[in-house]
Amino acid sequence: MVTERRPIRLTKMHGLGNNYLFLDGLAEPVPPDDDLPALARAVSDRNFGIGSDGLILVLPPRDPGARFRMRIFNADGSEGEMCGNGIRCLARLVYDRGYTRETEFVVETGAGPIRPRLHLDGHRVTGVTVDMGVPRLERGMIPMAGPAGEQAVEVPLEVEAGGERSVFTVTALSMGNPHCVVFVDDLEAVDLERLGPAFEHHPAFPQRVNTHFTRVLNPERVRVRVWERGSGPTLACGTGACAVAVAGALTGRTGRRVTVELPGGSLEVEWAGDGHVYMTGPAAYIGDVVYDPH
Ligand SMILES: N[C@@H](CCC[C@H](N)C(=O)O)C(=O)O
Repeated sequence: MVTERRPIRLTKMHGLGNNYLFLDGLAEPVPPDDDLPALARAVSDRNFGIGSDGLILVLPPRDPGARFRMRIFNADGSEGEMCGNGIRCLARLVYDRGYTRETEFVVETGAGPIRPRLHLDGHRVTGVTVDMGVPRLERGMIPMAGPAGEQAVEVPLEVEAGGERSVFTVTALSMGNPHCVVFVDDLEAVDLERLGPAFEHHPAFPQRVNTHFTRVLNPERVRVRVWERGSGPTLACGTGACAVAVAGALTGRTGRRVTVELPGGSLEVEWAGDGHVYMTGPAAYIGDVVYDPH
């Protein structure tokens, strides 16, 4: 139930078609916390709202080391810890609005401090590289343990979908938010609408999960179809692309530098020697809108 009745000014942006409505909390009033899940559901609705994969709030930081704070709500109103495509858009938005002249700054997120770096052509932002931090092999998800208790990089997962049980080999890891990577030979054969929800709500993932069906094209290039927690099929997932790159490298299928092809376009991802994952991609405007359902 949205109790906030004032018109709300929003900016719609996308990273490779993964589209979000941004509420600029540095310039606009921010509705009370309790209203945010319902507001996200309402504005994200493609028929009765504006339509988006979710709502992102740009806020002043609480952490003195950060310049901005980001909160991301999925289309179903659930809050995610991080959004890779969203943070590139946020970085472009705060720069274009003159909130900073820095081209590199820290954004506080639910996944900790994240550092975007803008690429400029004059004053125009042409792309953003984000230090996405250090991946973790488990986080309240499947214990990634092998038969002798050693750290495993892949484990079997039995999934029931549409009355059918199948066993998938998966890598579950956290980029601050939870991901499950499934390597497949035939990406087109994946029934995303059936399998996506079955993975998302699998008991192995108490926080639910973002799932990435991935085909390795060669050690430097993979192709992915995404099912996002709380938003369903999307054209791209930035944190997911990072998870895929890490899973590819850990399982020896790829090198540490990969081009991740998604339905909406490609991201460049590197799992660097410092242990951090760096993601590079675009951030684009769609338009401004006033949400005013009266
Ligand atoms: N699309 C995003 C991820 C958004 C949050 C995700 N659905 C979750 O709940 O963890 C990205 O680009 O990373």
